[in-house]
Parts: sequence; structure tokens; C-alpha cells
Amino acid sequence: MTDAAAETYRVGIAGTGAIALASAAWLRQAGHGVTLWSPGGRGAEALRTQPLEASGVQPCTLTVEVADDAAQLCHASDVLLLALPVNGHKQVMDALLPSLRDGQTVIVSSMASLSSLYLHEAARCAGKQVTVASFGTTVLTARRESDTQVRVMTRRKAVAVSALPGANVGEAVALCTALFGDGFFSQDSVLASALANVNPQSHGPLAVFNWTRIERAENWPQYHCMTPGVSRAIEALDLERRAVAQAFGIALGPIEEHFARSFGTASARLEDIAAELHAKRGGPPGPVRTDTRYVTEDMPYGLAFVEALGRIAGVPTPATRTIVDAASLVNGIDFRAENDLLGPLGLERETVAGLLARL
Ligand SMILES: NC(=O)C1=CN([C@@H]2O[C@H](COP(=O)(O)OP(=O)(O)OC[C@H]3O[C@@H](n4cnc5c(N)ncnc54)[C@H](OP(=O)(O)O)[C@@H]3O)[C@@H](O)[C@H]2O)C=CC1
Ligand SMILES: CC(C)(CO)C(=O)C(=O)O
Repeated sequence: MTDAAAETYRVGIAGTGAIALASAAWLRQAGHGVTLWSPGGRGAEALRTQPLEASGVQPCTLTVEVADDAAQLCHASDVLLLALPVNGHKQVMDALLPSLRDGQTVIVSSMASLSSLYLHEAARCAGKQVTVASFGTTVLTARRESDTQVRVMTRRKAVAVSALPGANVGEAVALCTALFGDGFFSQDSVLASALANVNPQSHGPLAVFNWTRIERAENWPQYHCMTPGVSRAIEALDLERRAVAQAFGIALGPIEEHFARSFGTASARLEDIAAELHAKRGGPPGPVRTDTRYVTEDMPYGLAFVEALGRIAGVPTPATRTIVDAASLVNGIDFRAENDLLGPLGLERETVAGLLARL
């Protein structure tokens, strides 16, 4: 067995947002090579000539490589990390696919709406043997502060990893450990990773019930505004998430457990966890743009996905529906129609047994 922890890798990162830059800084500090690619073409331009500066957890200043396109990124890398909102997953996966090599691993962080299954099935159809590893969350939490600066807020203590094909999960955990350090553990299926992502359940009610703050671009501390009433709504969505998971034979812990594992919170009730996080960190600030990914990503790829699974399994999801309806109403956007993965994945025609057989 090779000592994966002692190896260094060339990591290609698709995306130049908060998680991409935070991961780049973390990986470079751990001695790995990093190449960044901006899918839109402009996000990494400044990093061609200026160093990347990370503040917060592990402050550092270092240089990274920049790829011109998806093919160059794949060519320059042993491992790929997708670090961008799920809205771009299909498009970026389609761009990477022709240049992926047999034996490469693609880590998707964070994964939602079974985007990893889309890539895995597309790669298999193209005759490629790649491993797609998924996190239902991110290793780091971060905010991008400028073209070359990122603030890393936390390094999660524990992160679950699933893999496609499932038999490769042990290798995926070893690889993630070699890249980021300890704290990774295996998750049984990619569907568990998708449903373990609790951002949609927390971000949905947070955004809907703080909408006027977002529209007026107020400075609102996110966890302070996760009030007892908002926490109650989040808990209702969380129960539906877990009931849907259960219908697919997946037992998931409650959202309170996620906060304890990710951020080391000690309180039992969600409203107390929110107060604890606010007291400890004062932040992060809630979103201040109406195109925040708390709605643009979390509604279509998180909550509408739970609804789609609920329809397949016959599990009612009325609280989830209320939040998607409310967000769609105030935005004048049908967020259910924005998910570009449900169609290609054929979920409308799927059954519980049929979907499980594909994982
Ligand atoms: N930030 C955090 O602390 C956390 C983030 N997450 C999740 O991690 C993922 C990444 O988050 P984060 O880095 O904060 O997000 P950002 O909004 O900072 O990501 C912006 C990056 O994503 C790319 N991008 C955005 N939309 C598209 C699109 N439609 N097509 C192609 N590329 C696109 C941009 O491309 P370009 O380079 O072309 O501009 C840019 O590189 C998200 O799924 C998020 O929900 C989860 C937990 C915590
Ligand atoms: C801020 C945090 C950690 C919780 O909402 C997050 O998950 C995000 O930015 O997406």
C-alpha cells in the first residue's frame, strides 16, 4: 500500500470563488501543486501575475498556476476539484469530460442534486474510468474578498466522502486526507452526500425570512438572524430532508448534528446553536444580493431536488414546497425550472429501486 499521506499531488481547481481560492491556499501550504481555471474566463486573471493571499485560518501568501481552459486544467492535474455553485456543474463537467484521463479522480465540493452521478454516467458512456468523489459540504468555509484575496473562516473538523464507483470510496478518503489532512470518513452513497448537504434547509428559510434585509443590502449577521422562528422553519425542512432520505434507506442525522460536527457547537436546539455561533464568531454576514446562491443554488439544486425525490418515494414535503414557492414569488423566478440536472438524470421517470441501482 502506498503512503498516500506522504504524497504530493497536482490539483486542478475548476472555479475561482471563495472555496476555490481557499482550497488553493490550503493545498499549496500543504505542499501540493495547484492550477486554477475560471469557467467564465476572467476570475483567475489577476492570479497570473499576483500572489494569492489567504487570511483567517492559516494566513499565507503564495503563487498558483492558471489554466486557459478545461483541457489545460485536466492536462496539468492528477486530481480535479470542482469548487463552484451547482448551477455551473453540468456545464463545467461537460467541458472537462473530453480531457479527463482514466484513473483521474474528480472531487465535487459541494455536491448537490446528484451532479456527481451525472458526471460519472457521462464519463462511463464516453468509455472513461474516472472516480467521482463527493462532499455534501466543503472542507473550508470562506468568502472571497478581492481578485487575489480570500478569508478562510473555518476548517471543518469532519467531512464525509462518497465515491462513484462506490467501491473506490476508501481510496477517495485516503486521497482527500493526503490533500487536506485528517477528518475525512466514508459515506455509503452519493445520494447520502446529496441529502447530507444541509445548506438548502438552512439557507432557504434564512433568505426568505430575511428577504427585505437582502434586498436593502443591510449588514445582517447570519446566525443572529437565525431566530427561534426561523430555526423552527429550518427544522421543519430538515425533518422532510431526513424523511426523504429514509425512504431511500438512508439514515441521516439531524441538522443540529451537522453543526456540532462541522463547527464544534455544544447546544442541543438549533436556535441555541445559532446563538452560540453568533456569540463565538459574530458572522458570517448574511447575503446582500438578491442573486445570492442561498436562493439561486439552494432552491433549484437543494430544495427542488428534495421535492423531486419526495415525489419518487411518495413522501410529502409541504414545508419545503412553501419555501421554494415563497422564494420564487419574491424573485419572480420559477426556481424549480432552473435545475439543469433533473432532466438529464431522468429523475422524473425514476423509481426508488431504479435510482438506488444506479448509485
Ligand atoms: N463559501 C462557503 O463557505 C461555502 C460554500 N459552499 C458551497 O461550495 C460551492 C462553492 O462556493 P463558493 O466558492 O462560496 O461560491 P462562489 O460564488 O464564490 O463561486 C464563484 C465561482 O463559481 C463559478 N461559477 C459560478 N456560477 C457558475 C456557472 N453557472 N457556471 C460556471 N461557473 C460558475 C465562478 O466562475 P468564474 O471563475 O468564471 O467567475 C467562480 O469561479 C457552492 O456549491 C457553495 O454552496 C458550501 C459551504 C460553505
Ligand atoms: C456560511 C456557511 C458556513 C453556512 O451558511 C455556508 O455553508 C455557506 O456559506 O454556504
